[in-house]
Amino acid sequence: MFESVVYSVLAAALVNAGTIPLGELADVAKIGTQEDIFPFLGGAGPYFSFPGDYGISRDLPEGCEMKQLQMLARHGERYPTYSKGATIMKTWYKLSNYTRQFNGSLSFLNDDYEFFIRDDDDLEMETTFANSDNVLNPYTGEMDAKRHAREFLAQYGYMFENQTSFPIFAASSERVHDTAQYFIDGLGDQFNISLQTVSEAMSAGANTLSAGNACPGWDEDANDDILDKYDTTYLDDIAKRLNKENKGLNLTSKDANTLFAWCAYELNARGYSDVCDIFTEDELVRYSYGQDLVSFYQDGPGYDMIRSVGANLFNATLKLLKQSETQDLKVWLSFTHDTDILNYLTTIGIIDDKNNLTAEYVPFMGNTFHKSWYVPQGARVYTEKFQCSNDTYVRYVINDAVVPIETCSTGPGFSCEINDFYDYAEKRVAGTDFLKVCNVSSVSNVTELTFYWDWNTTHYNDTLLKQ
Ligand SMILES: Cc1ncc(C[n+]2csc(CCOP(=O)(O)OP(=O)(O)O)c2C)c(N)n1
Repeated sequence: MFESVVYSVLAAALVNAGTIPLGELADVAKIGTQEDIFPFLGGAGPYFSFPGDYGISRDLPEGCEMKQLQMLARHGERYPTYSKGATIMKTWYKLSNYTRQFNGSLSFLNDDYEFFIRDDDDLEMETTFANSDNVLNPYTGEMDAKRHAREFLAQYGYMFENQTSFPIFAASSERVHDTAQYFIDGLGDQFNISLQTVSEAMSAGANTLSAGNACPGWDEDANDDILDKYDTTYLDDIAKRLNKENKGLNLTSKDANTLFAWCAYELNARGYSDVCDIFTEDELVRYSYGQDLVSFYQDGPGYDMIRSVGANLFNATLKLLKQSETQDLKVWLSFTHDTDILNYLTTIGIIDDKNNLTAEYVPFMGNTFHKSWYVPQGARVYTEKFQCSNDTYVRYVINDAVVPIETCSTGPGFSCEINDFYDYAEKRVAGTDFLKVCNVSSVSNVTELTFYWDWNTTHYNDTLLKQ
């Protein structure tokens, strides 16, 4: 409704100014038609709600009172990183130097196509109303964060009745900080919010929202023996198909792989992408599972050190839960990166770790882990602690869906009774050692996460990083 009003207002303004070329009108019709493919883009494309929603009500169960709410969110829709941007530009260079007419699914390149990265300064950054390729793009990171803030108020606004001054925590990556600021703007000016920018430099050690950045012990290639087994002939097939349709075009399977990222980031920047229409549905399934595999074995349960990395933040959230009666603040809001959220969910145990993903084939029945379902751009994980009569419970909400802990969900609203939860959590963190497995002491002497407790005296205001 809001969007359609915005569309008509903007469209009317532009028509009056006489500035809409016909091609742009055609583009407008495409916006919003590609949402079915967001789940197949490995979390690089725009936000969508968790598709594995079991139908459990989001409402606070009858007769209960919310005692504490925590949120860990990812920044919103963004442009590619420097390294991904360079890769996409290589493929664009090949295409833009092709001198003949394009045929088949690349034909859109004949029609005054404008490359979606218009300014290198946009790399690593959120997409915004100001830097978006299309003024009608509904998928900017800025819009996502502002909409999220309004939805958050609709869902949990009652938590702020006696708390209008509070901090919000953001890792010091510029896009993460900017998302937190857009979220704050979206909450409105009835609040007095201090944005605490917590360093995600390696030197931050344990006092960070991004433990992955302080983890020299992490090895990207640790599970390459498994990952290398995944069949990527679908990428060769895409390259062959495009080269056959366009004589003299020498796209490689690496270019084919890059086109999926191009599709995702162009959606974030423009609101639609003709590149997304290059792929068959089956190719999207194969790409998507490839992304699940990488994520599972680099930042999820498939890599044994990850439970320790995620424990840095999970232990802090447990401490906050235990202090809910003595802490003045009832709402704890934090923003960080996708990998850090995956590490955290892995330690919680809400991603299946009994069933290691196979790279031999796509295990349709055995795969509950879809990277994009957990960490799309703008991902948000809430921890709810609520009291019903004399008992207290905890449950998790991931991207708008209640996702119960498999072995502890007999409480109201499929929550976990608090003492059972603390027992469960103790088992999850048993044997973990973030400082040791990450070899943190080689880069920092900070051994404790303290920002949730000392923000009011320390005033975190770290230098923003484009990383
Ligand atoms: C445990 C761990 N340590 C280190 C890394 C290295 N690493 C790769 S990306 C990244 C930060 C997240 O960046 P990006 O993938 O751009 O996520 P986004 O900002 O889009 O959420 C880190 C720390 C990692 N992935 N996991």
